Amino acid sequence: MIPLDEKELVRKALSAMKNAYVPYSKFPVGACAVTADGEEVLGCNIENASYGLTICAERVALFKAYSEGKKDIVALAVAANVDEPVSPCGACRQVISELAPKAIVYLTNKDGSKIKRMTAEELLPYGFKL
Ligand SMILES: O=c1ccn([C@H]2C[C@H](O)[C@@H](CO)O2)c(=O)[nH]1
Ligand SMILES: [Zn+2]
Repeated sequence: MIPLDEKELVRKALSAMKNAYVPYSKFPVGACAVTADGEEVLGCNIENASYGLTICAERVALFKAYSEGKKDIVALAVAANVDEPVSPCGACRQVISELAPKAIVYLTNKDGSKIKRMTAEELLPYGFKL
């Protein structure tokens, strides 16, 4: 496995925020998923006038990765324009627990100065499984 520079990783999540489509919330979020081979897949949140169709940055990154056959996700960084590290929503926690169960999740704030590191299990203890 390629060693991970977590500062670099959170910078990628921060850079992914620039493509966020957030005309309603004006709250851009960026994410970067990393595979065991060191491949990186970026995601950002994409909103819709029919609000419930909005998709979070974390899920865009993980769905993009899976759709390209990149399923061995070892890390996922998430960034937003907030003072304290962003906290993924419940829907994303459920998706992370299934699609990136081994990942270390790096949550960061607006300038990457604070990083919270969590496992998928810590983010969603006793998550729903079939
Ligand atoms: O972890 C999170 C939390 C929220 N959002 C998005 C959804 C919506 O576009 C905006 C405000 O909720 O932020 C994410 O992308 N990821
Ligand atoms: Zn979410």
